[in-house]
Amino acid sequence: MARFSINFGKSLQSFKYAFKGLLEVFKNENNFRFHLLATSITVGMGFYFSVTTTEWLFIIVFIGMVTMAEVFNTAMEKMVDWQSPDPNPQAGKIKDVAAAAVLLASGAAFVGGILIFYKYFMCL
Ligand SMILES: Nc1ncnc2c1ncn2[C@@H]1O[C@H](COP(=O)(O)OP(=O)(O)OP(=O)(O)O)[C@@H](O)[C@H]1O
Repeated sequence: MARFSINFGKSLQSFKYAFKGLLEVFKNENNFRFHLLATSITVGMGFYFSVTTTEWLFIIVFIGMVTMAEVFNTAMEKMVDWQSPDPNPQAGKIKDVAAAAVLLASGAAFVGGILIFYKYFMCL
């Protein structure tokens, strides 16, 4: 019979690698830092206007969606730069498509943010 177990030490090690990756993106990706700035402003506005729990949930999902897309985009860029350091049309297309994912996530978050904060700004 198969025996299953959880190796917590290994899981902790994986967390360390993931945070290393996050630090790498933060240090080297201007766009990621821009998204963090936008995140800080949005969270600040959330507290300032005391948005509802449902609105916080949406804000958290939007932030997760955009930062995750940005991190995947960075991973894709690094993979392309590694595999195709010289200009190549296919490499360019891969980067453009990965960047489109960030655009879509950011666009949805932007529109969602307007829908959430619009009424609060109208009451100022
Ligand atoms: N190896 C390549 N071959 C062909 N076109 C490329 C290649 N690398 C980049 N490009 C083109 O240049 C664009 C910008 O690439 P780059 O890697 O500078 O992205 P970026 O978003 O500016 O990255 P960074 O976040 O590192 O500033 C790509 O979207 C692609 O159109």
